Amino acid sequence: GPRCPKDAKLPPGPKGKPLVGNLLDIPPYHSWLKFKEWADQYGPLFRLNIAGREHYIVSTEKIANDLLRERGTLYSSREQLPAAAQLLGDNLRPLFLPYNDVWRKGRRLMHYLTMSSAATSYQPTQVLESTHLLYDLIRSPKDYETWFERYASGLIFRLGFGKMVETGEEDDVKRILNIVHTVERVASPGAYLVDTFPSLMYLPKLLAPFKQELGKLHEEELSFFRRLQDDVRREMRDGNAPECWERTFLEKKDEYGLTDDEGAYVVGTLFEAGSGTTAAAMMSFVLAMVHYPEWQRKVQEEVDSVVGGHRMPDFDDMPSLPTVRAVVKETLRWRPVTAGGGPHQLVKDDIYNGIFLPAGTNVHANQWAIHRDPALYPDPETFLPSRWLNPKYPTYREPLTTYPNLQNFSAFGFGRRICPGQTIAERSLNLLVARIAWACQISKARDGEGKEVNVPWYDYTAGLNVQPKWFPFELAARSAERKEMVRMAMEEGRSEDPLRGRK
Ligand code: HEM
Repeated sequence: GPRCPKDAKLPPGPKGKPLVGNLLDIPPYHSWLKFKEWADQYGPLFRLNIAGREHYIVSTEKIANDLLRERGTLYSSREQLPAAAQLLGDNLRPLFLPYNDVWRKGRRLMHYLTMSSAATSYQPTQVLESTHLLYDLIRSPKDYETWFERYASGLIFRLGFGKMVETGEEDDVKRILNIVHTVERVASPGAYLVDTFPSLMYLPKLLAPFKQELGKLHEEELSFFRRLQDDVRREMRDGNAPECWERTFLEKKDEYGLTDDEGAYVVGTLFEAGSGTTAAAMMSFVLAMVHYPEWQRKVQEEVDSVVGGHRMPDFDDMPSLPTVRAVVKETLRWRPVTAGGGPHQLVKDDIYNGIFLPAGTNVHANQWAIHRDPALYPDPETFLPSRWLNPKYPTYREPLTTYPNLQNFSAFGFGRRICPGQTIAERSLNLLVARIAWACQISKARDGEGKEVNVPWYDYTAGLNVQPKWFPFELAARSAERKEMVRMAMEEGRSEDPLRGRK
């Protein structure tokens, strides 16, 4: 192990094997489940050594904040993994950048594009996309994955590039989602943890075909991002560029001190990080509604009593809809999208409560475990929005017009690397949940004999961001009248669409 100062000690952890350390004990996917078991055994800060590199796993919110937030100057870097950071990103992708100047400048731009006042100006776009989603969800519920993905990518395509996504099957959308999926696979906690042989990088290209493949993918992505940027540049020259992030970047480039490619990657990363995550959270929400019909009833009752049957819920209703917000927050607690957390790398030796953390340690705030800490979340396996609504629970907070909300919630990470998209994600999730509750009735699917079809509790995809694998359920409009209102709202939105007729 690393050399430890006399006044400190290394934390406990499962015993490793010579050279490989704990490498072979870590499952290649859903590693957070194993990490939770180890946390139960070794405590909330335990250590893994993976082929010589230090990984510390944090399993309480307090320790995560003490380190990643309170000591943010030390704990805000990312390890430069050969595949995920270098080959696939060529040191451009803000998500994987170390704590350096390019990251800092990109992060400033991201903040400008996503801060609360900006996010509020995106609300009409969210309303527009949400009616499109409702319409198709009612029309064809079994394609729910497509509709949630189209909502999320369609939203950011509009905001980022001033382009619209009609079907979700467009080449541009498919290309970018393909890249996202590869990045995710390569960077998934399992792959991340076993991406341990940087020496592969020094093999000649012929001996390492993977190097070529990832490099090619990066080139494809870069030329794609450049093309999206060029489109906006041309429109600006022609005087018909829509308001969008790419345009803001081009207008403020000098102020932010980013090159064109760095700027293209800032906008591109917002797209990549923002689409799959939002869609995944919505899929887990439906899963929760299938398993907890009483919560669907409660959220519908709240929406009906506040909004009534003659209009759809809107952003102005949110202060009066604490149950909606509690259901959203509880969904992210119960089934965190980034369940293993985004690893932060420590840049300098540190000591915390007598425990030594050497420079270079990767600190993983394991959301799966943090969200199951019984001191904070009694009865943690149960989907229980009451914990945000009832004073008898430790996470209750007043006033209910403001709380619960998602600001600085652990599901979005910690400290200086915390998700910059949380303002946008929060608005999307609140609006979609309120509107689905208003318009739709979700229930368990039934087989040919009328028996309820069983839906697994936790059958999730592998990767950095995870979503439930496709599951059956029934969904219908709550009334013919509401269905008709959804259709009319969609048509109205279409005819007033500011991007209508643009290519
Ligand atoms: C439910 C939806 C979402 C969840 C659960 C989520 C979660 C996360 C998490 C856990 C991180 C890592 C934080 C850390 O390292 O401590 C992250 C980073 C990030 N997220 Fe999100 N996110 C969501 C939506 C979005 C959206 C909508 C956007 C863009 C509009 C976005 C953009 C980003 C970016 C750019 C980063 C990298 C930040 C950095 O490394 O400095 N996310 N997100």
